[in-house]
Amino acid sequence: MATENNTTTPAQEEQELTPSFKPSIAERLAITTFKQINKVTPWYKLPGLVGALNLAVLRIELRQFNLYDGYASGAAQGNSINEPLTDKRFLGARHSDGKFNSLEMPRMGCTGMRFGHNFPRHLTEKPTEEELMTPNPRLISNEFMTRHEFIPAKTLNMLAAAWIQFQTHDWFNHEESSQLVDISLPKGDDWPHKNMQLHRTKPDKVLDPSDVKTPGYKNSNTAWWDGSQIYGSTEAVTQRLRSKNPDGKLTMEKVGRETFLPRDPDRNVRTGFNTNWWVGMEMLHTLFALEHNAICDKLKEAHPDWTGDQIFDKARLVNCALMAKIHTIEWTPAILAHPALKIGMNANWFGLAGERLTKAAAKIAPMNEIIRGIPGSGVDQDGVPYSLTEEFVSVYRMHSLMPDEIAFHSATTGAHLSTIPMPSMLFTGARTPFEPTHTPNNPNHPITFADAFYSFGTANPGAITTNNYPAFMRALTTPDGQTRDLGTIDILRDRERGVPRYCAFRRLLRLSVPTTFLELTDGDEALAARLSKAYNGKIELVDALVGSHAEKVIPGFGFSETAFRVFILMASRRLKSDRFIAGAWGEEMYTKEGFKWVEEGGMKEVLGRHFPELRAVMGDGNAFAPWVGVGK
Ligand code: HEM
Repeated sequence: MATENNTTTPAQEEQELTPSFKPSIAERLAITTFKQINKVTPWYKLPGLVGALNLAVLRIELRQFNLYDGYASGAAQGNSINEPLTDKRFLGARHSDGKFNSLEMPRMGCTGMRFGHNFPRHLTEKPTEEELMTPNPRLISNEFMTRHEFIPAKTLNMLAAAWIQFQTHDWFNHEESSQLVDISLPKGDDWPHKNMQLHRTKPDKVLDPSDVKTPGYKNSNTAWWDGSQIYGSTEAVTQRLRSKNPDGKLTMEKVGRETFLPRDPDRNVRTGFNTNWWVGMEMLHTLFALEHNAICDKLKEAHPDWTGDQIFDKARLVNCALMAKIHTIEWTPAILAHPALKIGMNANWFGLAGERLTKAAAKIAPMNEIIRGIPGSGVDQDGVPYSLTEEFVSVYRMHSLMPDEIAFHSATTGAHLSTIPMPSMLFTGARTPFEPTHTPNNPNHPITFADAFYSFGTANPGAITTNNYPAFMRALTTPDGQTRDLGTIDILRDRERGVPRYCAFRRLLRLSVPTTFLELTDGDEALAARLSKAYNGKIELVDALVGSHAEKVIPGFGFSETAFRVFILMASRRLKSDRFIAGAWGEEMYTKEGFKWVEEGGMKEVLGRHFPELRAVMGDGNAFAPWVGVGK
């Protein structure tokens, strides 16, 4: 970490990046060419297609220099001799523990495997206690996270906010230690308790001497894009979620007019990942559990003799691929609304050949991901075992997306039904909007799922920027009894997990590094002065998240270019590392009906299938951009 106490200099940092593979001559030529071009014009100012190519070339360099395993030895990933695949079912099905996605490295991406890094392990060392507390994370939260007024992200709707949390719950979650850390409260702090004590992240046991300086942290979810938030991250959980159904379906229950996910007696929802639950998670988990069950119906119709396992396995594959497709070609271009990104993300899925020609392109250039898209282009780990990274978790700290309240409107008339503060819709309160008592203005119209989706489709989330965390998240009491300021947490977690601070983070991604606070804020003098004061004039100390919020965003972008660099690399890596996406992509793995389901599906198709009244109100645009609204 490039702190004052650290002996690594910025120049050394750059030199210490070790390439994990050697690009081809053509790739090296393209890298050199775009480097020259980018000295004059950045990728986002180039014409769309050239900009998309520029990004594809940037990605080669990122793959080369910015992938590092969380283990000192590759042995941690297992091998096919000690852990052979004995149950052949999992050749054609996702194993809920994440096992056997790679047959050669069966533990890769599994539940309980460590996070990796985008920077070398010796540059992501655990900080000293002094470094951890400098500057005081609560002070940083008070100064740069407090929302004084709601700043909306006008190009997005609330579905985009719920969607990304829903996806991160598929990808990652850290474990918590019983060890506490005391955060001293700045003078005059309005924290509702006498002191602030937070649990540390639980480190994995030391397997190698280097783990003492750079502890590994385990991912309690599978790192694959396998819908584990819905299906669970162990086989045992999956079995419980579908135990009642011989037909491959997930258990759901009908309450009045609506179908819900089942609840435990203590009102906790039964699903793959139910932490940090709120109405947005209730909606998306329900939607994609319904989608799973609809896929089961389709498969049962085509294969009446199949067992429940056979139907479940293929339905899960199809549902996961559909979610990956929605994320790649719908959610991403909504939050990064730039012509090069639209082309680039479509190309990740369909290749530069485009949707209509992707099949033909696959025949002509089967292994060329740029021409035919990543699905089916061949699995490649770029020389480093697949894992998600601490920096990847860091760039998804998007708590400012959350509003303070949600106004619910009728999906059929547009009439206002009720406005409910967010705290009433958290955890076991997530079903609150659907209870009849919550439409005081319209007692005869309880809010339906369709109304809730319509309301999310037409409302803006918060912008990912300075001073935009909702108040409820800055004193959030979770069902385990802890009260946390997620602003303080977001700063503390990055630091304790060795995520480099803003300047080092950018340097290690070969981005320009500001030398003054004014440069960092692109001329915003007031913000620069506040940053300088909080960080005691030391720009190298600015936290990655705070700097990312403060930098000027690329036109159309919903988050910073700093975060985007990690994103370019990791978004495609999730696809490229996966045997069921980059490898066996086609009717043979997914079935004829299942593959067609993915090819023809998208967010609007899913919404319209389960809530037909939405078809008339979603409009023609991106499902994650604000919908026009009834009668407008
Ligand atoms: C009402 C909505 C939400 C609630 C109640 C919530 C709550 C929490 C809590 C309690 C944590 C754990 C903090 C800790 O480390 O001690 C957390 C972590 C996190 N949240 Fe949220 N959150 C919400 C929305 C979101 C959204 C919209 C995003 C956007 C992607 C997000 C991204 C994250 C990330 C990346 C982490 C770190 C996970 C890890 O450490 O593995 N959250 N959240």
